[in-house]
Amino acid sequence: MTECENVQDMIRLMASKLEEMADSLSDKEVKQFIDEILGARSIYVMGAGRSGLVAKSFAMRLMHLGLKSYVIGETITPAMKDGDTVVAFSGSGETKTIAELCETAKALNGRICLVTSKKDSRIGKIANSTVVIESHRDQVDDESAEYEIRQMMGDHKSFAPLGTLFETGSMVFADSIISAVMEIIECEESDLKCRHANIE
Ligand SMILES: O=C([C@H](O)CO)[C@H](O)[C@H](O)COP(=O)(O)O
Repeated sequence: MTECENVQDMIRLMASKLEEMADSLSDKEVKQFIDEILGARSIYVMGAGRSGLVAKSFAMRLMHLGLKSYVIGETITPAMKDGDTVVAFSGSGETKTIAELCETAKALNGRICLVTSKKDSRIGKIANSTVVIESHRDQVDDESAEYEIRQMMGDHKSFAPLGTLFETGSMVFADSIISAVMEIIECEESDLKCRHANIE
């Protein structure tokens, strides 16, 4: 197998995992998430590491949509007010810094929307709404439960290391939410373009 074929295989494998993720999304959770976004006065996003990068790119598109969005931890992020919305991206739902920030936001009466693979987690327990992004990576070595996944991975033990399935899945989820909101508020690509940074 050439290097290129190997990379093509990884991309196809990821595409199939994304399809599974799409099939497993809950209608109710997605509707709740969109309602929170559309009903929010201001949206504060957060996440650590690669999940934080997904959070930032989501905040950027929310701004392009004309919504008020901020990234928690950035120098110019203003004070959160009673009832403001927080969107946290955390595959594990347990990352200490993010869990503590969510607890602080909750104490300020913020609404916590969690995008995660673990609903029953420290952040999941205090979230007002949760969207579960299925990512089975943790169980890949569990013989009984994940036989099919291991079969599919075959020679590709290097496929999607660490939190990659969650991070790629939540990035695609977040972009799909943006598209869904564009349709609901009848917003076109040209509207987003007007708000895109013009000094870069
Ligand atoms: O950056 C990350 C790591 O490389 C896993 O791929 C994670 O996004 C970071 O550690 C945060 O973890 P979660 O809160 O569990 O998403």
